[in-house]
Amino acid sequence: MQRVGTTPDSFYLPDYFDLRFYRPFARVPFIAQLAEELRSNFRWNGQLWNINHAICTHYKDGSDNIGFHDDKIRNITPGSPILIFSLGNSRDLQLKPNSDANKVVTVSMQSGSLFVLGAQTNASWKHAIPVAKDTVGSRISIIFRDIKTEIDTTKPVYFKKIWRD
Ligand SMILES: O=C(O)CCC(=O)C(=O)O
Ligand SMILES: [Fe+2]
Repeated sequence: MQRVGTTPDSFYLPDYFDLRFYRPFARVPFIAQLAEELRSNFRWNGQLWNINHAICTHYKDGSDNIGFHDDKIRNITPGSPILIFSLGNSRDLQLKPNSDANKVVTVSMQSGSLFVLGAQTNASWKHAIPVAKDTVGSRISIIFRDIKTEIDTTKPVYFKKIWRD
């Protein structure tokens, strides 16, 4: 335990968690729980998907954005959906078909929502989070995927406490 110079009710535990014993995916329990829920109950195209991967993105305000792109699929299970969970302030997701430069579909993604980006859509449309027109606070998205080259999710998640008082 390290004192930090305040009254002793505040202190710093530099190695409270030994992250070597976590699967990277399971380091944040909330994300692991969401993934477990999706893996167990979210059916798309008539089947469950092995949701085993998550990426968090923080948009600190309306100026943070991502331009039109398609998601790379080199490492994902063929045909699997990409699941975008939103938290915090709503932001627009724009989708644009590759075949028509003039068409744009806009979805306002609100906190707690899940946007399901199907494999076909990803192959034939691009998507973006444009700069927000109005002042807006922060948003976090968590994008879940079914990755082929996964770490073995049947192994237990170890939670080893190494701090001793
Ligand atoms: O944050 C989002 O909702 C989408 C971000 C995105 O498209 C990406 O990271 O590939
Ligand atoms: Fe994307």
